[in-house]
Amino acid sequence: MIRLAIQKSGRLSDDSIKLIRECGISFLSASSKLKTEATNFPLEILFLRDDDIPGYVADGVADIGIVGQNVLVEEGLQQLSVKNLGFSKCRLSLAVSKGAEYGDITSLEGKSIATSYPNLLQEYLTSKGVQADIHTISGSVEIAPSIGLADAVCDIVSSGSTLISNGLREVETVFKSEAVLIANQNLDAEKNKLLKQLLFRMEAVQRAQKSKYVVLNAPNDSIPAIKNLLPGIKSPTVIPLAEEGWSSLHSVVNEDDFWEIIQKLKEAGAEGILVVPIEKMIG
Ligand SMILES: Nc1ncnc2c1ncn2[C@@H]1O[C@H](COP(=O)(O)OP(=O)(O)OP(=O)(O)O)[C@@H](O)[C@H]1O
Ligand SMILES: O=P(O)(O)OC[C@H]1O[C@H](OP(=O)(O)OP(=O)(O)O)[C@H](O)[C@@H]1O
Ligand SMILES: [Mg+2]
Repeated sequence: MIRLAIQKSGRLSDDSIKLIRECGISFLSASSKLKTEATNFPLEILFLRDDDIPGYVADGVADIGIVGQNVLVEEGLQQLSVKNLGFSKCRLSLAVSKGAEYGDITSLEGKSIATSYPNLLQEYLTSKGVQADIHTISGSVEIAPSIGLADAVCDIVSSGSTLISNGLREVETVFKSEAVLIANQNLDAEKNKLLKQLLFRMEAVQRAQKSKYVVLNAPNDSIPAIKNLLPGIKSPTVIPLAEEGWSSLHSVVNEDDFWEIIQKLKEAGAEGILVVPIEKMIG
């Protein structure tokens, strides 16, 4: 049995649960239950405050966990990181009051800055040669300038709407973050095997999310041009249609190149293009 720690309730919770389920792992989750066992994989899930997850994994209370890089690096435990998961993307930024004068980072020399991330902030200020007075608070950081607690804040930003609602202006990016899978560094052979199985499934899920299955019809003389546009996993599948001189081509395209490829396919003579999501993709 391998023990996984995820956030109980917050910005990491839904996507962490979704990823585990997409790996084909089933479990019951009730909001009041802080520990559950999967029904079809030797996995126990602990639901915790995100700040506690790196420490629990480092100590071996949990074997693996899902946490934001911001929390992991703040706690000095980046060596536990195993895999970037691509969700809960955000940044740790410095912000000042909307009307405050700000030229560059040296404007914060001697000022007070409220944050929940004193280590990341100190490291950034040191790298810029700036000295400031760091006030560590555990939440509602964005309120600090308006109540006279600090001149600036250093907090998590995603859309930026929390900063705007609190009359603040983002001025520097201190750290970029996303969710990561972390693991204890002394897992026994059995747990290591389970971790490898989980990683294999996560990679299949991630690969599938980045790809689309494309089915199209084309006249046979367009096939060479279309083949060049659709490299697929090996090469596209070509199936003759009932209509003489026409074929159906099946392939996989990368999400990033998707619209550009679809445009070129049409220009090359493709018709009736179907684009289908892929659930799992094993290399
Ligand atoms: N607005 C956001 N958009 C995307 N990701 C975010 C956002 N805010 C935070 N995150 C990421 O999600 C993590 C958890 O954020 P959340 O706000 O739920 O934490 P919290 O309030 O400290 O939760 P907990 O109660 O578990 O301590 C953060 O450490 C960060 O990595
Ligand atoms: O740039 P935005 O999209 O507005 O997101 C940023 C906000 O999101 C997080 O808080 P959250 O809403 O998770 O609440 P919390 O303070 O209770 O953690 C973070 O602490 C910011 O306050
Ligand atoms: Mg927290």
